[in-house]
Amino acid sequence: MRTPPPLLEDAAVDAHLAQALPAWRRDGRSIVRTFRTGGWKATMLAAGAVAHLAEVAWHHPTLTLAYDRLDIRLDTHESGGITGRDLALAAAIERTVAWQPEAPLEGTPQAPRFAYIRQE
Ligand SMILES: C[C@H](O)[C@H](O)[C@H]1CNC2=NC(N)=NC(=O)C2=N1
Repeated sequence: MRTPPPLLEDAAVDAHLAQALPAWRRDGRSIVRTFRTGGWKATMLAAGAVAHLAEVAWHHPTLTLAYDRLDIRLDTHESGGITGRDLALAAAIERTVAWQPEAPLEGTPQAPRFAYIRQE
């Protein structure tokens, strides 16, 4: 039986999120992040990207999908709270879903009909 990763203190989690993951917040024994999206198709695409990272990481969030948002909740089941695994996967999710392309990539057109991930 593998040793569950150690729980992080709330203050340490809050400090890390403030410094490295400002769009995330601690909600009790989880960390949470909402991505606003331009519609159901956008939500599903973003959820797919998160699902891929979770399976590769072997660390799985709770996802809530809605027509205009994707809610992500992370905690480490084996430890009963927030561990370094949650922070690490949150960082990978942020790098992927919030990623903004640079030239020569043009990025999603601004026209409303193409609305995908709304950058807060
Ligand atoms: C059964 C157990 O959940 C699994 O072995 C792995 C995979 N994914 C997981 N995901 C999360 N969030 N926490 C875990 O402890 C975990 N453990």
